[in-house]
Amino acid sequence: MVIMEGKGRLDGVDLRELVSTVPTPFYAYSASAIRHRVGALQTALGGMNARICYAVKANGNLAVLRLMAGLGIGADIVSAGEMHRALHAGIPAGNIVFSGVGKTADEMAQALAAGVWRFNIESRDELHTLQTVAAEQDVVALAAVRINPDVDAGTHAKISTGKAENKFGVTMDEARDWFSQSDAFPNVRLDGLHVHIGSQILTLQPFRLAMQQVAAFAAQLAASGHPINSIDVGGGLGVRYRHGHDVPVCVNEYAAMLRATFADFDGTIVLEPGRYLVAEAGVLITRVVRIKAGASREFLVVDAAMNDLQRPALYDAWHEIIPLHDRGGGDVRYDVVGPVCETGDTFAVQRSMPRCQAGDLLLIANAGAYGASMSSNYNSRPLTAELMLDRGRHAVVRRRQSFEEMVAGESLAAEWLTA
Ligand SMILES: Cc1ncc(COP(=O)(O)O)c(C=O)c1O
Ligand SMILES: N[C@@H](CCCC[NH3+])C(=O)O
Repeated sequence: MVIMEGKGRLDGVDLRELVSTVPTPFYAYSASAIRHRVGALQTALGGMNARICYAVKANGNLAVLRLMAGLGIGADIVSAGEMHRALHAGIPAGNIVFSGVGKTADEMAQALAAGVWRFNIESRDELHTLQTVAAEQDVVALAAVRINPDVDAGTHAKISTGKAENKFGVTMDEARDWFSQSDAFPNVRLDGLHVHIGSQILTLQPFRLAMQQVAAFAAQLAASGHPINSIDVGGGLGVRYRHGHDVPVCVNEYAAMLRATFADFDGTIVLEPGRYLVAEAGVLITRVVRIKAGASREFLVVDAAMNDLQRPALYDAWHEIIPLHDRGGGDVRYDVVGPVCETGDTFAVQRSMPRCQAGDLLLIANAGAYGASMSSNYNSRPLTAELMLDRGRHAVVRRRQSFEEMVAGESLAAEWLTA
């Protein structure tokens, strides 16, 4: 990644120096790396009528969102909570799209009142609910239908979203019905299509297959009197987690594919990238607590755990692990594990890496997307700190949660619970 300047430095900051003031584990994000990715995508899309709405779920840290806002990037949200974050960070409501199968009437009402740009609708029931909520506020909601193109994105089953058996989107037949019945929804202007077939996609072909279906469908709808003003092509661009293994799609080729596929479409193309913009900009810094010689393995027990970074436990995801101390000597094989009481709390199995000792710092790479945003208090571990680094400067943009904050909002039910 562009911003790793030798071992232990990220965006001009020596990560080893940070640990004197910030307790491990912590996340650090490179602002330069995020800018670089945003710039690459904007350049690739040059000349197109396109809007980038960053998928907040990838990393909803306020400083990350603030950076996006400053770069003119909008937000793709899936909850009222994400909307709150995006607005708080300065992303204008008019640049926010609301996706997700489970939007509640209350969330829709909040989003409409805030003035979000568009809703991506995934079921007939949701369409009815949006109609009701918009009528109550006496407004017309702009909406796109999320199409499920039944395309295999070739990614992990748990993050594949465009197959018929997945919960997302509707068939084109169903969508056609909605458009033909649009008079029944006077407070919803159905003028968009949406498609998102999955995440960490490493080949262009599934994207192309999905987009071609949607482009053809948009043309059919327009010909039958239902003009389409926006096509939201979702996110999904994969990144290189493992050198020599993952070969990401080139962003220029992706943009060229969009340009070619939508050559006859004169509305707005919306993109919802998450991982592509932030994954490689983030690292998780952790310290070796001890080395444990097991019966058949050597375990590197670190102070980060699956509650901080779930991806390896959830998807068997590979993250590069780089010791920040050079102790010389050859490589050894470790299972890198956290302190949580589950065998799945494992960051790497039989990973060949330089010999470490207790107290050493490790960098877990490419942790900027779906890292902190998926963390939890499991095993009553406080949420980690998050730092933003930028050309030699750093700021703690979320401090580590205190124990008091962790139990805030819980009650001992002392008045009525008796022993
Ligand atoms: C609707 C929608 N848009 C965008 C994204 C962002 O995906 P990615 O981080 O793979 O770009 C997701 C997550 O997969 C999603 O569900
Ligand atoms: N959480 C997943 C990505 C999910 C994408 C959201 N639709 C990951 O860490 O890879």
